[in-house]
Amino acid sequence: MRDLARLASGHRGVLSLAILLTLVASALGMLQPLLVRQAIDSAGHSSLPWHLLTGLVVLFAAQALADAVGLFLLERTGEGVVLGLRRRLIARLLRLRMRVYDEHRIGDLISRVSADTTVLREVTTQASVQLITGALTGIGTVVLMVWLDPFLFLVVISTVAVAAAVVGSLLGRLRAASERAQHSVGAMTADLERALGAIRTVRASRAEEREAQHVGSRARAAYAAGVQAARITSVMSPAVELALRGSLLLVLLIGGTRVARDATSLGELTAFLLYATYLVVPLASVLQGIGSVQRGMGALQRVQEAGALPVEDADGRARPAPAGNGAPVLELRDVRFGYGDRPVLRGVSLTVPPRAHVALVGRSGAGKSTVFSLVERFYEPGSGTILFRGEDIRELGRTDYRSRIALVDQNTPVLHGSLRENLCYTAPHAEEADLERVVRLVNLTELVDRLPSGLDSPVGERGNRLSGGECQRIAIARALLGRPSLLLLDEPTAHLDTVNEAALVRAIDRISEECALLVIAHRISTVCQADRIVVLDAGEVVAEGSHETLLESSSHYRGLVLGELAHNSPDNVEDSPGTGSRPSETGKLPKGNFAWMDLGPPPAQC
Ligand SMILES: Nc1ncnc2c1ncn2[C@@H]1O[C@H](COP(=O)(O)OP(=O)(O)OP(=O)(O)O)[C@@H](O)[C@H]1O
Repeated sequence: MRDLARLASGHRGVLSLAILLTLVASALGMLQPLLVRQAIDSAGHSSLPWHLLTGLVVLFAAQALADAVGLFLLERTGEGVVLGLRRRLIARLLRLRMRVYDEHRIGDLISRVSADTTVLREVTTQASVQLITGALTGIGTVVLMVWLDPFLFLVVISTVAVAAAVVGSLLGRLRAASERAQHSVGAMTADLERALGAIRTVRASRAEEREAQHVGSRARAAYAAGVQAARITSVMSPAVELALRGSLLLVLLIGGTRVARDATSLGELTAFLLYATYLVVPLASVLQGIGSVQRGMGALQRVQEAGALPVEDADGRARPAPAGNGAPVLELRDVRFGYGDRPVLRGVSLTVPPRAHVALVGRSGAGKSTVFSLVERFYEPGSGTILFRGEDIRELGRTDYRSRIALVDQNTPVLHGSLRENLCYTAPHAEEADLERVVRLVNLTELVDRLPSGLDSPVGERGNRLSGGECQRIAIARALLGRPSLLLLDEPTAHLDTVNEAALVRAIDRISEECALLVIAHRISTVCQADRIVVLDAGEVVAEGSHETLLESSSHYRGLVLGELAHNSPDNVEDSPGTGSRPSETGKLPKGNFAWMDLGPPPAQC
């Protein structure tokens, strides 16, 4: 109840008014049996007591009005509570620490904002008000019943106690079933999100049926838990009804006998009977409320779990990121990091001077993307320091710092919306001229001219109306529009044909005139362009220098160039990467672009 009260804390005023109105309605209802008793008892001695009957009609009308207004206020407050909860959760889910996304399923988090809050809507207002007003009016009715006939009250209360015992014994199971149902709905959403998010793979793998079965099994689990909850509720309700009807029968039997023996008046018995029936409503309210609260507890727990997930620290009084001051744009000093126990970066140091173009190369899994994640402050290093323009990035405001660097991931997504919205995502207020500049820079002019509505054409869900290469270039243009001091570019490996590759090389050349570049390079053409190449292996920098120097000095680099960077088939490369043997020593040369690497000094141009 305390947690529920906290949820509704911003709505206390309206909620109190709603409770007050419901109580007023109940009080007006409680007055009615007293008037009825008086009317019946006085009807025996005189003509029809019209004033009492008029009073009854007024009481009915006033009760209906108070009930209606109270109910509307409750419903509105319920919507308000859910709105506040959803907004808080949404804001939180978008700010969680990166590790949390690694550990949780996105669909399940979505389900907590949608399905769980909807369940809570019922609990927060209706159930809690049902409990409060039910309990208060119940107490009022009980007092009046005891005052009218203590003996008959004892008869009623003992049957009610039986019903309460039945309800009490079932509550734990009801709660467990509702928790299971909510978890299953979460798992179902997560699995559906997985399948729809990879619908092309699902189709190509002919896995529609398997996925339908799998997601369907989650739906069936939710159904089973829901049916279990329904079974429990369906035992609870008749138990309550039986007890209440039984108590009414007993009251009629005992009370009727006493009226026949003149031990009590007909008016007294009628009033008591009316109170007994009136007790049914608040009692049913209380029991229903307890049931709803139990059903809502599963949802509340899931919402609270999501609300307690750790978020990135707020910027607070952190310093703004420094502007150009001659210091290197980026510097990593002996940075160590692991996602779990296994170290992924083992003392990485590297420097990116202003306007420099640094390429990061290494085998798959060497830790290149991890370096980017640390620079973006998605994760914090275990030890070591990352400096931006000479200042420790931990001391800079995250938002401000991130506005100075731009990240283009291999799988940087294009978002649902128009081309313009996508391009302006990093810099929503960019000028039209700037937009045109970056469109030209990344060779997107032809695409914009071809699309029916130009920049305002929709790109489809995750950019599925565009080619992979176009999505990549949109991502680069988007990053550049923010005029970053440093661009982190994970070079696309698969999406570029030779024409686009050449365009990207030219674009990178132009970009490096605007800002510093740290590129995870997979293509020899972009590696050659770099002022400096940092070779990463198993989380360590094993070599550093220009392309020419590294070809001479680093067998690891030569292996990379021949093997992974060239994407040659193993048939073309007998020299396995990292063995140190020169291509010339193998007697067999890689074909195509790399024939020049065979003998003699490296050429001036790649
Ligand atoms: N979120 C994560 N949680 C746990 N381990 C991770 C995570 N991301 C990466 N790893 C592991 O860390 C290591 C380095 O990964 P990273 O993505 O940095 O390599 P990479 O050099 O960029 O590889 P590639 O060129 O294939 O993209 C890998 O062994 C990978 O399995």
